[in-house]
Amino acid sequence: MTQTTLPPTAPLVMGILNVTPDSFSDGGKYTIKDNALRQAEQLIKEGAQILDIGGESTRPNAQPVEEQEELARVMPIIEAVLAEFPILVSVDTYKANVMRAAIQAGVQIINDIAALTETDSLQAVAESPNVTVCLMHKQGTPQTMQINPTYEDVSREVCDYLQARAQACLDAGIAKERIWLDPGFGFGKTPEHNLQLMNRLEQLTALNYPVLIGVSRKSLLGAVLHKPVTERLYGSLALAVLALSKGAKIIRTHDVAATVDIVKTTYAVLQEKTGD
Ligand SMILES: Nc1nc2[nH]c(S[C@@H](C(=O)O)c3ccccc3)nc2c(=O)[nH]1
Repeated sequence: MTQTTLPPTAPLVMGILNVTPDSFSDGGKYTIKDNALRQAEQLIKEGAQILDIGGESTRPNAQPVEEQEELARVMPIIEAVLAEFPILVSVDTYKANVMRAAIQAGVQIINDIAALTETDSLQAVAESPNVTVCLMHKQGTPQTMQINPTYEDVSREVCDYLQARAQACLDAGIAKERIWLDPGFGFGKTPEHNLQLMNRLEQLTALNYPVLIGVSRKSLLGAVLHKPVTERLYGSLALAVLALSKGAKIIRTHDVAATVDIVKTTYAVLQEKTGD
């Protein structure tokens, strides 16, 4: 099993593979699994270094999915992708037993929007000798988080929360090299909170863990650009460049090919080398 410690070089691009009924509704032409594998192949061809596979939408007001249903959605795809492609796989879940099954199948990364606060999830990751975990900040749940998000100082509070969650992992025997942090753009934040989090991202990268950011096509861009989800690529890339310039190391995105190019370009400038 490969240890997913970050190379001391270029940031990574994490392609999003949502395996939810509404994400592959092509009128039933192909099965969800066929469509998901076709999408996985496309994201890999575009240059993704990680595929983030999720079976439950965590958008605001998304409905929770039962554990067995989530397993039925994600496990066949996780197993097929790991068997077929030489790529790192993360599972986007907050459920301990989904984590255990995914780790058993060979995923290298757990992407947990709940930062291992749900029942038994910290133990599920601590049981593994080398799986990496991304700890994300959210305020409330997808059903409640956008009702009235409130902070004294959102950047300080997000950093303090993530530092405490990282410490809980260290105390459970999870090595520092296995821990990534993520401010959770759009998870219980107003547009202004998101802008402040981005503008002060150095506060989070200063904690000296790899920082993952997920801003792709999010409502922050809707608030700034007044454009629909399908027209937020340029805004998503602008935020990714900003995050990279502030030290972010993993970019979670729907638009892999474009993001690969801005990662390469931004990194070349930061390193003052073309990268050849
Ligand atoms: N680590 C990590 N995992 C994630 N999963 C998602 S779901 C996302 C969507 O793309 O639907 C979404 C869109 C809009 C609001 C909430 C969630 N966002 C992240 C993130 O920002 N960080």
